Amino acid sequence: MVTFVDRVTLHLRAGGGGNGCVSVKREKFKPLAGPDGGNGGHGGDIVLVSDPQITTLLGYHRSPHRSSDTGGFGMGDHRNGFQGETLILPVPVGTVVKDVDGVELVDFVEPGMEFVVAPGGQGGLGNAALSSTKRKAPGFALLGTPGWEGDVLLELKTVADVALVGYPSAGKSSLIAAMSAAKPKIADYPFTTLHPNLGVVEAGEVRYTMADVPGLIEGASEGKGLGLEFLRHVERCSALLHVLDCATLEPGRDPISDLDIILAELAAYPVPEGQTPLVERPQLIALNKIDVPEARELAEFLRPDLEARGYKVFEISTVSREGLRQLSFALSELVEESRARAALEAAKPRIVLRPKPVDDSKFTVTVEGGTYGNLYRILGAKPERWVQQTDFNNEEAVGFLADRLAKLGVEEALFKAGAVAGATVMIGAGGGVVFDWEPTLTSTAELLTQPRGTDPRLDASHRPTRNQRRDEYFERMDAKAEARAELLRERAAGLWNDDEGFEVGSVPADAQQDEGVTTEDDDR
Ligand SMILES: Nc1nc2c(ncn2[C@@H]2O[C@H](COP(=O)(O)OP(=O)(O)OP(=O)(O)O)[C@@H](O)[C@H]2O)c(=O)[nH]1
Ligand SMILES: [Mg+2]
Repeated sequence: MVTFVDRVTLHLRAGGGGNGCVSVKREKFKPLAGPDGGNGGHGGDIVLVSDPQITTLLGYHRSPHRSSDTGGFGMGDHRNGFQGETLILPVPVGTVVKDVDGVELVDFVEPGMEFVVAPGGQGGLGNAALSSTKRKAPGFALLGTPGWEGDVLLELKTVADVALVGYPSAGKSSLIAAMSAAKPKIADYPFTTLHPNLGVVEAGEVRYTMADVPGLIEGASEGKGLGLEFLRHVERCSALLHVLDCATLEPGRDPISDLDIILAELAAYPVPEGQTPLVERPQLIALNKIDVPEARELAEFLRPDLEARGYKVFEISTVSREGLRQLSFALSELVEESRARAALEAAKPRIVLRPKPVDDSKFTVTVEGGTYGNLYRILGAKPERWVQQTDFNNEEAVGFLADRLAKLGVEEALFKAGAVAGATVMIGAGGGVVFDWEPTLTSTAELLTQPRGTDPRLDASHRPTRNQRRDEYFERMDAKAEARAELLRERAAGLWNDDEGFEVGSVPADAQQDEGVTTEDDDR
Protein backbone atom coordinates (compact mmCIF):
# COMPACT_ATOMS: atom_id res chain seq x y z
CA MET A 1 0.00 0.00 0.00
CA VAL A 2 1.20 3.44 -0.83
CA THR A 3 1.25 5.61 2.22
CA PHE A 4 2.98 8.67 0.90
CA VAL A 5 3.02 10.07 -2.56
CA ASP A 6 5.05 13.05 -3.56
CA ARG A 7 4.80 12.81 -7.32
CA VAL A 8 1.61 12.51 -9.29
CA THR A 9 0.68 12.99 -12.91
CA LEU A 10 -2.75 14.57 -13.09
CA HIS A 11 -4.88 14.05 -16.17
CA LEU A 12 -7.05 17.08 -16.47
CA ARG A 13 -9.98 17.94 -18.66
CA ALA A 14 -11.61 21.30 -18.22
CA GLY A 15 -15.22 21.63 -19.27
CA GLY A 16 -15.98 22.96 -22.73
CA GLY A 17 -18.12 26.01 -23.33
CA GLY A 18 -21.77 25.57 -24.23
CA ASN A 19 -22.96 26.26 -27.76
CA GLY A 20 -24.82 29.42 -28.58
CA CYS A 21 -28.41 29.13 -29.69
CA VAL A 22 -30.13 30.09 -32.93
CA SER A 23 -33.65 31.17 -32.24
CA VAL A 24 -36.15 33.69 -33.59
CA LYS A 25 -38.66 35.31 -31.31
CA ARG A 26 -42.26 34.64 -32.15
CA GLU A 27 -45.17 36.75 -31.05
CA LYS A 28 -48.80 36.83 -31.96
CA PHE A 29 -49.08 38.76 -35.27
CA LYS A 30 -45.30 39.01 -35.34
CA PRO A 31 -43.88 35.60 -36.10
CA LEU A 32 -40.43 36.91 -36.88
CA ALA A 33 -39.71 39.35 -34.08
CA GLY A 34 -35.92 39.21 -34.22
CA PRO A 35 -33.22 36.84 -33.04
CA ASP A 36 -33.34 35.80 -29.38
CA GLY A 37 -30.88 32.89 -29.09
CA GLY A 38 -28.91 33.05 -25.83
CA ASN A 39 -25.16 32.54 -25.35
CA GLY A 40 -23.62 29.31 -24.19
CA GLY A 41 -22.09 29.27 -20.71
CA HIS A 42 -18.33 29.05 -20.17
CA GLY A 43 -16.83 25.76 -19.12
CA GLY A 44 -15.54 25.47 -15.56
CA ASP A 45 -11.84 26.07 -14.90
CA ILE A 46 -9.70 23.64 -12.95
CA VAL A 47 -7.87 25.56 -10.24
CA LEU A 48 -5.11 24.34 -7.96
CA VAL A 49 -5.07 25.98 -4.55
CA SER A 50 -2.40 25.49 -1.90
CA ASP A 51 -4.12 24.45 1.28
CA PRO A 52 -2.30 23.99 4.62
CA GLN A 53 -4.89 21.38 5.61
CA ILE A 54 -3.67 19.08 2.86
CA THR A 55 -0.41 17.27 3.47
CA THR A 56 -0.19 14.68 0.74
CA LEU A 57 -0.93 14.13 -2.91
CA LEU A 58 -2.31 10.70 -2.13
CA GLY A 59 -5.85 11.63 -3.20
CA TYR A 60 -4.58 12.53 -6.64
CA HIS A 61 -2.53 9.37 -6.84
CA ARG A 62 -5.69 7.37 -6.28
CA SER A 63 -7.82 9.33 -8.73
CA PRO A 64 -5.64 11.26 -11.12
CA HIS A 65 -8.37 11.95 -13.68
CA ARG A 66 -10.14 15.17 -12.88
CA SER A 67 -12.57 17.16 -14.97
CA SER A 68 -14.68 20.23 -14.48
CA ASP A 69 -18.23 20.90 -15.64
CA THR A 70 -19.08 21.98 -19.13
CA GLY A 71 -21.06 25.16 -19.72
CA GLY A 72 -24.74 24.91 -20.54
CA PHE A 73 -25.97 25.67 -24.04
CA GLY A 74 -27.84 28.85 -24.80
CA MET A 75 -31.60 28.77 -25.28
CA GLY A 76 -34.28 30.82 -26.96
CA ASP A 77 -35.81 33.87 -25.33
CA HIS A 78 -32.35 35.25 -24.52
CA ARG A 79 -31.67 32.57 -21.93
CA ASN A 80 -27.92 32.11 -21.51
CA GLY A 81 -26.44 28.74 -20.64
CA PHE A 82 -25.22 28.21 -17.08
CA GLN A 83 -21.54 28.55 -16.30
CA GLY A 84 -19.67 25.32 -15.64
CA GLU A 85 -18.60 25.11 -12.02
CA THR A 86 -14.95 25.70 -11.23
CA LEU A 87 -13.21 22.61 -9.91
CA ILE A 88 -10.92 23.47 -7.03
CA LEU A 89 -8.15 21.00 -6.30
CA PRO A 90 -6.40 21.64 -2.98
CA VAL A 91 -2.73 20.72 -2.93
CA PRO A 92 -0.21 20.81 -0.07
CA VAL A 93 1.96 23.84 0.42
CA GLY A 94 5.28 23.01 -1.23
CA THR A 95 3.77 21.52 -4.37
CA VAL A 96 5.47 22.34 -7.62
CA VAL A 97 3.43 22.05 -10.80
CA LYS A 98 5.20 21.17 -14.03
CA ASP A 99 3.97 20.58 -17.52
CA VAL A 100 4.69 17.38 -19.44
CA ASP A 101 7.99 18.78 -20.66
CA GLY A 102 9.13 19.38 -17.09
CA VAL A 103 8.79 23.17 -17.29
CA GLU A 104 7.79 24.61 -13.94
CA LEU A 105 4.39 26.29 -14.12
CA VAL A 106 3.92 27.31 -10.53
CA ASP A 107 5.47 26.76 -7.13
CA PHE A 108 3.03 26.79 -4.23
CA VAL A 109 5.36 28.23 -1.61
CA GLU A 110 2.63 29.87 0.46
CA PRO A 111 -0.80 28.77 1.58
CA GLY A 112 -3.74 30.20 -0.33
CA MET A 113 -2.04 30.54 -3.70
CA GLU A 114 -4.23 29.84 -6.70
CA PHE A 115 -3.35 28.69 -10.17
CA VAL A 116 -5.74 28.08 -13.04
CA VAL A 117 -4.13 24.97 -14.37
CA ALA A 118 -6.78 24.11 -16.96
CA PRO A 119 -9.00 26.92 -18.23
CA GLY A 120 -12.50 25.97 -19.28
CA GLY A 121 -13.77 26.53 -22.81
CA GLN A 122 -15.50 29.70 -23.97
CA GLY A 123 -19.24 29.66 -24.40
CA GLY A 124 -20.42 30.38 -27.95
CA LEU A 125 -22.43 33.51 -28.72
CA GLY A 126 -26.06 33.04 -29.56
CA ASN A 127 -27.60 34.60 -32.64
CA ALA A 128 -29.02 37.47 -30.60
CA ALA A 129 -25.52 38.54 -29.60
CA LEU A 130 -24.27 38.10 -33.15
CA SER A 131 -26.93 40.36 -34.64
CA SER A 132 -26.07 43.87 -35.63
CA THR A 133 -27.60 46.56 -37.78
CA LYS A 134 -26.01 44.94 -40.79
CA ARG A 135 -26.79 41.40 -39.77
CA LYS A 136 -30.30 41.57 -38.45
CA ALA A 137 -31.17 37.92 -38.19
CA PRO A 138 -28.14 35.64 -38.07
CA GLY A 139 -29.14 32.11 -38.91
CA PHE A 140 -26.17 30.75 -36.97
CA ALA A 141 -24.59 30.80 -33.55
CA LEU A 142 -21.04 30.11 -32.37
CA LEU A 143 -20.08 26.78 -30.88
CA GLY A 144 -18.49 26.55 -27.46
CA THR A 145 -14.73 25.91 -27.53
CA PRO A 146 -13.30 22.84 -25.79
CA GLY A 147 -11.66 23.27 -22.41
CA TRP A 148 -7.96 22.66 -21.76
CA GLU A 149 -7.08 19.02 -21.72
CA GLY A 150 -3.77 17.49 -20.79
CA ASP A 151 -1.41 16.27 -18.12
CA VAL A 152 0.47 18.12 -15.43
CA LEU A 153 2.96 16.81 -12.93
CA LEU A 154 2.59 17.61 -9.26
CA GLU A 155 5.68 17.32 -7.09
CA LEU A 156 5.59 17.76 -3.38
CA LYS A 157 8.60 19.34 -1.76
CA THR A 158 8.41 19.48 1.97
CA VAL A 159 8.79 22.93 3.42
CA ALA A 160 10.36 22.95 6.86
CA ASP A 161 12.80 25.06 8.82
CA VAL A 162 15.16 22.22 9.62
CA ALA A 163 15.83 19.03 7.70
CA LEU A 164 17.43 16.03 9.34
CA VAL A 165 19.93 14.34 7.09
CA GLY A 166 22.02 11.26 7.71
CA TYR A 167 22.58 7.63 6.95
CA PRO A 168 19.77 5.14 7.36
CA SER A 169 19.29 4.12 11.00
CA ALA A 170 21.30 7.07 12.32
CA GLY A 171 18.34 7.94 14.50
CA LYS A 172 16.65 10.74 12.56
CA SER A 173 13.14 9.49 13.15
CA SER A 174 13.96 8.84 16.79
CA LEU A 175 15.18 12.42 17.09
CA ILE A 176 12.10 14.03 15.60
CA ALA A 177 9.97 11.80 17.81
CA ALA A 178 11.94 12.94 20.86
CA MET A 179 11.82 16.63 19.98
CA SER A 180 8.28 16.99 18.67
CA ALA A 181 4.92 15.31 18.79
CA ALA A 182 5.58 13.49 15.51
CA LYS A 183 5.23 9.73 15.71
CA PRO A 184 7.26 8.26 12.87
CA LYS A 185 8.04 4.61 12.50
CA ILE A 186 11.34 3.74 14.19
CA ALA A 187 13.22 0.50 13.61
CA ASP A 188 16.79 -0.66 13.24
CA TYR A 189 16.68 -1.59 9.58
CA PRO A 190 17.66 0.80 6.80
CA PHE A 191 14.98 2.79 5.01
CA THR A 192 12.44 2.52 7.76
CA THR A 193 11.32 5.97 6.82
CA LEU A 194 9.91 6.07 3.32
CA HIS A 195 8.38 9.49 3.33
CA PRO A 196 9.15 12.74 5.09
CA ASN A 197 7.69 13.28 8.53
CA LEU A 198 7.08 16.76 9.77
CA GLY A 199 7.24 17.80 13.39
CA VAL A 200 6.83 21.08 15.20
CA VAL A 201 9.48 21.86 17.82
CA GLU A 202 9.05 24.46 20.53
CA ALA A 203 12.17 25.96 22.00
CA GLY A 204 11.18 28.68 24.42
CA GLU A 205 9.37 31.33 22.39
CA VAL A 206 10.41 29.97 19.05
CA ARG A 207 8.47 27.37 17.12
CA TYR A 208 9.90 25.73 14.10
CA THR A 209 9.22 22.79 11.87
CA MET A 210 11.51 19.88 11.40
CA ALA A 211 11.48 17.37 8.56
CA ASP A 212 12.70 13.83 8.97
CA VAL A 213 13.60 12.51 5.55
CA PRO A 214 14.59 8.98 4.57
CA GLY A 215 18.20 8.01 5.00
CA LEU A 216 20.79 8.98 2.43
CA ILE A 217 23.50 6.73 1.09
CA GLU A 218 26.44 7.17 -1.23
CA GLY A 219 25.19 7.91 -4.74
CA ALA A 220 21.90 9.31 -3.52
CA SER A 221 22.24 12.34 -5.77
CA GLU A 222 22.43 9.97 -8.71
CA GLY A 223 19.30 8.24 -7.59
CA LYS A 224 20.70 5.46 -5.43
CA GLY A 225 18.59 4.21 -2.58
CA LEU A 226 15.74 6.54 -1.97
CA GLY A 227 18.12 9.48 -2.06
CA LEU A 228 17.27 11.61 -5.04
CA GLU A 229 13.59 11.35 -4.38
CA PHE A 230 14.09 12.74 -0.92
CA LEU A 231 16.85 15.24 -1.39
CA ARG A 232 14.05 17.15 -3.10
CA HIS A 233 12.46 17.56 0.30
CA VAL A 234 15.65 18.95 1.78
CA GLU A 235 15.62 21.56 -0.94
CA ARG A 236 12.98 23.62 0.81
CA CYS A 237 14.50 23.62 4.28
CA SER A 238 16.50 26.57 5.46
CA ALA A 239 18.84 24.72 7.84
CA LEU A 240 20.24 21.20 7.98
CA LEU A 241 21.01 19.00 10.95
CA HIS A 242 23.41 16.15 10.30
CA VAL A 243 22.55 13.16 12.44
CA LEU A 244 25.63 10.96 12.78
CA ASP A 245 25.46 7.47 14.19
CA CYS A 246 28.32 6.94 16.68
CA ALA A 247 27.27 3.40 17.55
CA THR A 248 27.20 1.81 14.14
CA LEU A 249 28.65 -1.66 13.93
CA GLU A 250 28.80 -1.71 10.15
CA PRO A 251 32.33 -2.26 8.91
CA GLY A 252 33.93 0.64 7.07
CA ARG A 253 31.66 3.25 8.53
CA ASP A 254 32.46 6.00 11.01
CA PRO A 255 30.78 9.33 11.67
CA ILE A 256 33.40 11.39 9.80
CA SER A 257 33.25 9.39 6.58
CA ASP A 258 29.45 9.31 6.86
CA LEU A 259 29.42 13.08 7.06
CA ASP A 260 31.77 13.46 4.08
CA ILE A 261 29.68 11.17 1.93
CA ILE A 262 26.49 13.00 2.83
CA LEU A 263 28.12 16.37 2.15
CA ALA A 264 29.29 15.13 -1.26
CA GLU A 265 25.74 14.03 -2.07
CA LEU A 266 24.29 17.34 -0.97
CA ALA A 267 26.84 19.16 -3.10
CA ALA A 268 25.94 17.06 -6.12
CA TYR A 269 22.26 17.81 -5.85
CA PRO A 270 21.27 20.53 -8.32
CA VAL A 271 18.99 23.03 -6.67
CA PRO A 272 16.70 25.14 -8.84
CA GLU A 273 18.07 28.49 -9.91
CA GLY A 274 17.92 31.25 -7.33
CA GLN A 275 18.16 28.92 -4.34
CA THR A 276 21.10 28.47 -2.04
CA PRO A 277 22.96 25.23 -2.77
CA LEU A 278 22.30 22.65 -0.06
CA VAL A 279 25.87 22.59 1.29
CA GLU A 280 25.90 26.36 1.75
CA ARG A 281 22.91 26.35 4.10
CA PRO A 282 23.42 26.66 7.86
CA GLN A 283 24.29 23.26 9.31
CA LEU A 284 24.71 21.69 12.75
CA ILE A 285 25.99 18.28 13.73
CA ALA A 286 24.38 15.89 16.20
CA LEU A 287 26.49 12.95 17.30
CA ASN A 288 23.81 10.44 18.25
CA LYS A 289 23.47 7.41 20.51
CA ILE A 290 25.85 8.57 23.28
CA ASP A 291 23.87 6.44 25.74
CA VAL A 292 26.04 3.63 24.39
CA PRO A 293 29.39 3.95 26.21
CA GLU A 294 31.57 3.34 23.12
CA ALA A 295 29.56 5.85 21.19
CA ARG A 296 30.07 8.49 23.85
CA GLU A 297 33.80 7.88 23.75
CA LEU A 298 33.88 8.10 19.97
CA ALA A 299 31.80 11.29 20.03
CA GLU A 300 34.10 12.96 22.51
CA PHE A 301 37.06 11.92 20.42
CA LEU A 302 35.59 13.31 17.18
CA ARG A 303 34.21 16.54 18.53
CA PRO A 304 37.42 18.66 18.21
CA ASP A 305 37.92 17.52 14.60
CA LEU A 306 34.43 18.52 13.61
CA GLU A 307 34.61 21.79 15.48
CA ALA A 308 37.86 22.51 13.68
CA ARG A 309 35.94 22.18 10.44
CA GLY A 310 33.68 24.97 11.64
CA TYR A 311 30.63 23.01 12.79
CA LYS A 312 28.74 23.40 16.02
CA VAL A 313 28.62 19.89 17.48
CA PHE A 314 26.08 18.40 19.88
CA GLU A 315 26.38 15.06 21.56
CA ILE A 316 22.92 13.62 22.02
CA SER A 317 20.97 10.53 22.78
CA THR A 318 17.37 10.18 21.72
CA VAL A 319 16.97 7.40 24.25
CA SER A 320 18.25 9.19 27.37
CA ARG A 321 17.27 12.59 25.88
CA GLU A 322 20.71 13.90 26.79
CA GLY A 323 21.75 17.03 24.90
CA LEU A 324 18.39 17.50 23.23
CA ARG A 325 17.59 20.77 24.99
CA GLN A 326 20.81 22.49 23.93
CA LEU A 327 20.37 21.17 20.41
CA SER A 328 16.83 22.45 20.27
CA PHE A 329 17.87 25.96 21.33
CA ALA A 330 20.80 26.02 18.93
CA LEU A 331 18.46 25.07 16.11
CA SER A 332 15.97 27.75 17.10
CA GLU A 333 18.79 30.32 16.86
CA LEU A 334 19.65 29.16 13.36
CA VAL A 335 16.02 29.29 12.35
CA GLU A 336 15.57 32.79 13.71
CA GLU A 337 18.62 33.99 11.84
CA SER A 338 17.42 32.56 8.57
CA ARG A 339 13.93 33.95 9.15
CA ALA A 340 15.39 37.39 9.70
CA ARG A 341 17.36 37.01 6.49
CA ALA A 342 14.25 35.93 4.61
CA ALA A 343 12.30 38.89 6.00
CA LEU A 344 15.06 41.22 4.83
CA GLU A 345 14.92 39.67 1.37
CA ALA A 346 11.16 39.90 1.26
CA ALA A 347 11.37 43.59 2.13
CA LYS A 348 13.45 44.21 -0.96
CA PRO A 349 11.29 45.01 -3.94
CA ARG A 350 10.73 41.73 -5.64
CA ILE A 351 11.22 41.41 -9.32
CA VAL A 352 8.10 39.78 -10.63
CA LEU A 353 8.42 38.11 -13.95
CA ARG A 354 5.10 38.16 -15.65
CA PRO A 355 4.37 36.38 -18.85
CA LYS A 356 3.94 38.83 -21.68
CA PRO A 357 0.33 39.65 -22.39
CA VAL A 358 -0.58 37.44 -25.25
CA ASP A 359 -1.61 39.36 -28.31
CA ASP A 360 -3.98 36.74 -29.59
CA SER A 361 -4.68 38.56 -32.85
CA LYS A 362 -1.29 37.48 -34.16
CA PHE A 363 -1.11 34.63 -36.58
CA THR A 364 1.44 33.10 -38.89
CA VAL A 365 1.17 31.59 -42.32
CA THR A 366 3.70 28.91 -43.12
CA VAL A 367 4.07 27.12 -46.41
CA GLU A 368 4.62 23.41 -46.23
CA GLY A 369 5.35 21.27 -49.25
CA GLY A 370 3.29 18.14 -49.61
CA THR A 371 2.41 15.40 -52.06
CA TYR A 372 -0.55 17.37 -53.33
CA GLY A 373 1.20 20.71 -53.66
CA ASN A 374 1.77 23.36 -51.07
CA LEU A 375 -0.13 23.48 -47.84
CA TYR A 376 -0.63 26.87 -46.25
CA ARG A 377 -0.85 26.49 -42.51
CA ILE A 378 -2.35 29.26 -40.41
CA LEU A 379 -1.40 29.24 -36.74
CA GLY A 380 -2.70 31.73 -34.21
CA ALA A 381 -4.86 31.87 -31.12
CA LYS A 382 -7.71 33.76 -32.75
CA PRO A 383 -8.03 31.90 -36.04
CA GLU A 384 -7.77 28.58 -34.24
CA ARG A 385 -10.42 29.54 -31.73
CA TRP A 386 -12.69 30.83 -34.46
CA VAL A 387 -12.46 27.53 -36.25
CA GLN A 388 -13.48 25.74 -33.07
CA GLN A 389 -16.45 28.06 -32.80
CA THR A 390 -17.68 27.35 -36.31
CA ASP A 391 -20.42 24.95 -37.14
CA PHE A 392 -19.26 23.74 -40.54
CA ASN A 393 -22.69 22.40 -41.41
CA ASN A 394 -24.04 25.91 -41.43
CA GLU A 395 -23.15 27.95 -44.50
CA GLU A 396 -23.78 31.22 -42.76
CA ALA A 397 -21.47 30.26 -39.92
CA VAL A 398 -18.76 29.30 -42.41
CA GLY A 399 -19.29 32.62 -44.14
CA PHE A 400 -18.99 34.42 -40.83
CA LEU A 401 -15.70 32.63 -40.21
CA ALA A 402 -14.50 33.71 -43.65
CA ASP A 403 -15.45 37.30 -42.88
CA ARG A 404 -13.62 37.21 -39.57
CA LEU A 405 -10.51 35.72 -41.14
CA ALA A 406 -10.56 38.26 -43.95
CA LYS A 407 -10.94 41.09 -41.44
CA LEU A 408 -7.97 39.83 -39.45
CA GLY A 409 -5.89 39.98 -42.62
CA VAL A 410 -5.56 36.26 -43.22
CA GLU A 411 -6.55 36.65 -46.87
CA GLU A 412 -3.87 39.23 -47.44
CA ALA A 413 -1.29 37.12 -45.66
CA LEU A 414 -2.23 34.16 -47.83
CA PHE A 415 -1.83 36.26 -50.96
CA LYS A 416 1.57 37.39 -49.75
CA ALA A 417 2.59 33.83 -49.00
CA GLY A 418 1.81 33.06 -52.62
CA ALA A 419 -1.45 31.18 -52.25
CA VAL A 420 -3.71 31.05 -55.27
CA ALA A 421 -7.37 30.16 -55.53
CA GLY A 422 -7.88 26.52 -54.79
CA ALA A 423 -4.78 26.26 -52.61
CA THR A 424 -5.00 23.96 -49.61
CA VAL A 425 -5.20 25.95 -46.40
CA MET A 426 -5.10 24.44 -42.94
CA ILE A 427 -5.93 26.31 -39.77
CA GLY A 428 -4.33 24.94 -36.63
CA ALA A 429 -1.57 22.46 -35.96
CA GLY A 430 -1.89 18.76 -36.65
CA GLY A 431 -5.43 17.79 -37.46
CA GLY A 432 -6.64 21.31 -38.07
CA VAL A 433 -9.37 22.26 -40.46
CA VAL A 434 -8.43 21.94 -44.12
CA PHE A 435 -10.17 23.80 -46.88
CA ASP A 436 -9.63 24.94 -50.42
CA TRP A 437 -9.08 28.60 -50.56
CA GLU A 438 -11.62 30.54 -52.56
CA PRO A 439 -10.59 34.14 -52.13
CA THR A 440 -13.40 35.70 -54.14
CA LEU A 441 -16.14 33.84 -52.39
CA THR A 442 -15.12 35.05 -49.04
CA SER A 443 -14.39 38.64 -49.84
CA THR A 444 -16.19 40.36 -52.66
CA ALA A 445 -18.72 38.47 -54.71
CA GLU A 446 -20.63 37.00 -51.85
CA LEU A 447 -20.70 40.21 -49.91
CA LEU A 448 -21.89 42.14 -52.96
CA THR A 449 -24.86 39.94 -53.61
CA GLN A 450 -26.24 39.94 -50.13
CA PRO A 451 -24.89 40.95 -46.77
CA ARG A 452 -24.47 37.87 -44.66
CA GLY A 453 -27.01 37.17 -42.02
CA THR A 454 -29.98 38.87 -43.61
CA ASP A 455 -33.09 36.83 -43.56
CA PRO A 456 -35.17 37.91 -46.56
CA ARG A 457 -38.30 37.08 -44.61
CA LEU A 458 -37.43 39.77 -42.15
CA ASP A 459 -37.15 42.52 -44.76
CA ALA A 460 -39.73 45.09 -43.90
CA SER A 461 -42.84 44.59 -46.07
CA HIS A 462 -43.21 47.59 -48.36
CA ARG A 463 -46.36 49.56 -47.74
CA PRO A 464 -46.78 52.57 -50.06
CA THR A 465 -47.71 55.91 -48.59
CA ARG A 466 -50.89 57.73 -49.55
CA ASN A 467 -49.01 60.10 -51.87
CA GLN A 468 -47.29 57.24 -53.57
CA ARG A 469 -50.61 55.53 -54.08
CA ARG A 470 -52.12 58.67 -55.54
CA ASP A 471 -49.20 59.13 -57.91
CA GLU A 472 -49.50 55.54 -58.96
CA TYR A 473 -53.22 55.98 -59.58
CA PHE A 474 -52.73 58.98 -61.80
CA GLU A 475 -49.97 57.28 -63.67
CA ARG A 476 -52.21 54.37 -64.33
CA MET A 477 -55.07 56.60 -65.43
CA ASP A 478 -52.87 58.58 -67.76
CA ALA A 479 -51.63 55.39 -69.35
CA LYS A 480 -55.18 54.14 -69.83
CA ALA A 481 -56.38 57.37 -71.35
CA GLU A 482 -53.47 57.36 -73.71
CA ALA A 483 -54.12 53.78 -74.75
CA ARG A 484 -57.77 54.51 -75.35
CA ALA A 485 -57.03 57.59 -77.40
CA GLU A 486 -54.66 55.61 -79.53
CA LEU A 487 -57.23 52.91 -80.08
CA LEU A 488 -59.83 55.42 -81.20
CA ARG A 489 -57.39 57.10 -83.49
CA GLU A 490 -56.62 53.83 -85.08
CA ARG A 491 -60.30 53.04 -85.50
CA ALA A 492 -60.91 56.38 -87.06
CA ALA A 493 -58.13 55.67 -89.46
CA GLY A 494 -59.99 52.52 -90.41
CA LEU A 495 -57.48 50.10 -89.12
CA TRP A 496 -60.23 48.27 -87.32
CA ASN A 497 -63.26 46.83 -89.08
CA ASP A 498 -66.48 45.10 -88.16
CA ASP A 499 -64.94 41.69 -88.39
CA GLU A 500 -63.26 42.34 -85.09
CA GLY A 501 -66.67 42.81 -83.49
CA PHE A 502 -66.27 46.51 -82.82
CA GLU A 503 -68.52 49.17 -84.00
CA VAL A 504 -66.34 51.71 -85.62
CA GLY A 505 -66.32 54.98 -83.77
CA SER A 506 -67.79 53.72 -80.51
CA VAL A 507 -66.18 53.22 -77.12
CA PRO A 508 -66.66 49.88 -75.34
CA ALA A 509 -69.33 50.30 -72.68
CA ASP A 510 -67.43 48.63 -69.85
CA ALA A 511 -64.42 50.88 -70.34
CA GLN A 512 -66.52 53.91 -69.68
CA GLN A 513 -68.25 52.44 -66.67
CA ASP A 514 -65.09 51.17 -65.17
CA GLU A 515 -63.02 54.22 -64.97
CA GLY A 516 -65.45 57.05 -65.12
CA VAL A 517 -63.04 58.98 -67.19
CA THR A 518 -64.63 60.63 -70.19
CA THR A 519 -63.07 60.12 -73.52
CA GLU A 520 -65.85 61.83 -75.42
CA ASP A 521 -63.76 64.84 -76.29
CA ASP A 522 -61.30 62.59 -78.03
CA ASP A 523 -63.68 60.76 -80.34
CA ARG A 524 -66.26 63.29 -81.13
N1 LIG B 1 21.02 3.32 21.65
C1 LIG B 1 20.42 4.21 20.90
N2 LIG B 1 19.72 3.78 19.86
C2 LIG B 1 19.09 4.70 19.10
C3 LIG B 1 19.14 6.07 19.38
N3 LIG B 1 18.45 6.72 18.44
C4 LIG B 1 17.94 5.80 17.59
N4 LIG B 1 18.32 4.57 17.97
C5 LIG B 1 17.97 3.32 17.30
O1 LIG B 1 18.46 3.31 15.97
C6 LIG B 1 17.56 2.59 15.13
C7 LIG B 1 17.19 3.38 13.95
O2 LIG B 1 16.48 4.53 14.36
P1 LIG B 1 15.58 5.40 13.38
O3 LIG B 1 15.18 6.60 14.15
O4 LIG B 1 14.54 4.58 12.77
O5 LIG B 1 16.68 5.78 12.33
P2 LIG B 1 16.51 6.64 11.00
O6 LIG B 1 17.68 7.50 10.84
O7 LIG B 1 15.17 7.31 11.00
O8 LIG B 1 16.58 5.51 9.89
P3 LIG B 1 15.93 5.48 8.42
O9 LIG B 1 14.52 5.95 8.56
O10 LIG B 1 16.03 4.08 7.98
O11 LIG B 1 16.75 6.40 7.61
C8 LIG B 1 16.38 2.23 16.00
O12 LIG B 1 16.49 0.89 16.38
C9 LIG B 1 16.50 3.13 17.18
O13 LIG B 1 15.98 2.55 18.37
C10 LIG B 1 19.90 6.49 20.51
O14 LIG B 1 20.03 7.66 20.85
N5 LIG B 1 20.53 5.52 21.24
MG1 LIG C 1 13.63 7.15 9.88
